[in-house]
Amino acid sequence: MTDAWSVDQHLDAVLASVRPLDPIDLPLLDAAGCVLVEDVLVPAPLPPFDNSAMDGYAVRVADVESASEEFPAHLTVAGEVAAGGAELPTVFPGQAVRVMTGAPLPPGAQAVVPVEWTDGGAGGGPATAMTPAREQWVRVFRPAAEGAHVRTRGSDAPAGAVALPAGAVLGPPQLGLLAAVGRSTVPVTPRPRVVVLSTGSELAPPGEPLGPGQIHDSNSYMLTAAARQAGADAYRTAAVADEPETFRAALEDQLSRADLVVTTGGVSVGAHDVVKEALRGEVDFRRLAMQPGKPQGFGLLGAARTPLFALPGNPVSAYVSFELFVRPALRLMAGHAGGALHRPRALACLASDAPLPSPAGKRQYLRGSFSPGEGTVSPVGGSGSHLVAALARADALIEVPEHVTEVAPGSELTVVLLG
Ligand SMILES: Nc1nc2c(c(=O)[nH]1)N[C@H]1C(S)=C(S)[C@@H](COP(=O)(O)OP(=O)(O)OC[C@H]3O[C@@H](n4cnc5c(N)ncnc54)[C@H](O)[C@@H]3O)O[C@H]1N2
Ligand code: MOO
Repeated sequence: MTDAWSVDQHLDAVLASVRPLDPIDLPLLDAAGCVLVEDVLVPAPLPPFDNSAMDGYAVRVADVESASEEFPAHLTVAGEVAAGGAELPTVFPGQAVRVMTGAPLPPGAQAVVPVEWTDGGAGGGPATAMTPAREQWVRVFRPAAEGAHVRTRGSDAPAGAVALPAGAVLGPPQLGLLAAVGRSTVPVTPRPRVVVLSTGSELAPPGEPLGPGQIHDSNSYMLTAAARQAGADAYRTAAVADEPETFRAALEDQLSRADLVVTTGGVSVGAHDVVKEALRGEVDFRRLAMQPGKPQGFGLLGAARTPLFALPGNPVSAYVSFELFVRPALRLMAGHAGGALHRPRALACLASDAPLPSPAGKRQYLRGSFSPGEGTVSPVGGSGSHLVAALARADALIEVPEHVTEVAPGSELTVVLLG
């Protein structure tokens, strides 16, 4: 039997075998979460024209320079501009023009006084809102400096500036910016399409009663959700029985619609290890120096060289394998790079009453509950790779290095933070 691969060797081999998907143009909302493949420039100044930041009056600075509540400036109201207004009355000396937030600044105006700094034309003290009908005159109680409450053309982004650089991840603010500069579609790396296929003659779908020896298929739900959380368009298929022909047919059926395939089960040394049997020669099956997640298969299938991960069937093994190997591969295919491929990590001190044993020569990933405030992590459940209930209570994986055989309470360890 060949030597076991380290976690890092396997991850490196996986990441060296996959590449970002070919870019496509997507409508903005379909591109949410995707990675931009080229710089997007600002085609015209943003905002495109000088406009008012307040509901109030566009004025000339000299007309209000000595205004106070005791000695207000009296201005004639020469017109109104609402947001979207195209006809702009000029503000001549001694005049004011009603302007609403977002309205283009009329010619002649140098500043905007908010309505609260005026009587709103009502003849009393400071107003609280603009009147619906246009008043003849307005009294202004305060001076305004040149440019006050005016958002100048190009003050957010000048024409020709890089709105977003290649590599930017398109979250809500980035999509908002693309829309603001007039883009309706954007070139991105698409979300990988993932098919998740569980194997096991013992598997029954959730919602159906269990027969003798049966268990519900949980892996395909867990991993499809994990793939979606990683940013993929992921679909699960019905679990297939431990028959190589059935498995092969189900796989062929799915391959054309997948950029990446994940299978679970059938990769160990049993008499019915269907995935191993059906894909021998096409997929590398290897043992990793890791617990859980020892048996792993990875290969590039068919003419399209579609990456296939054959993960172990034990639910915790499958999930840990997904987080450590499949997620980074999916993120790379989706155009992410560097640290964005991986889950965030932190250092934490082990909070536990007793020392934790760990297998010699294997990197162990225990399930844990991380307390960022205290900087501690507590083990959740034991090391058994069937402990799916404990997995559901965990929010971190506790990484115990290969050379460590016992972790004393208080020891500092790396934790992988799960989302
Ligand atoms: N003699 C040996 N036996 C085993 C070894 C070994 O080295 N020598 N390795 C063990 C380890 S470690 C793992 S992990 C498992 C991997 O087994 P398989 O990938 O072949 O998976 P199965 O045998 O099909 O299933 C294992 C376990 O998980 C349950 N399972 C499978 N699929 C699902 C699913 N979709 N949902 C929920 N649970 C599932 C299945 O019922 C089994 O209990 O092999 C060990 N054995
Ligand atoms: O390593 Mo298996 O992957 O623990 O249960």
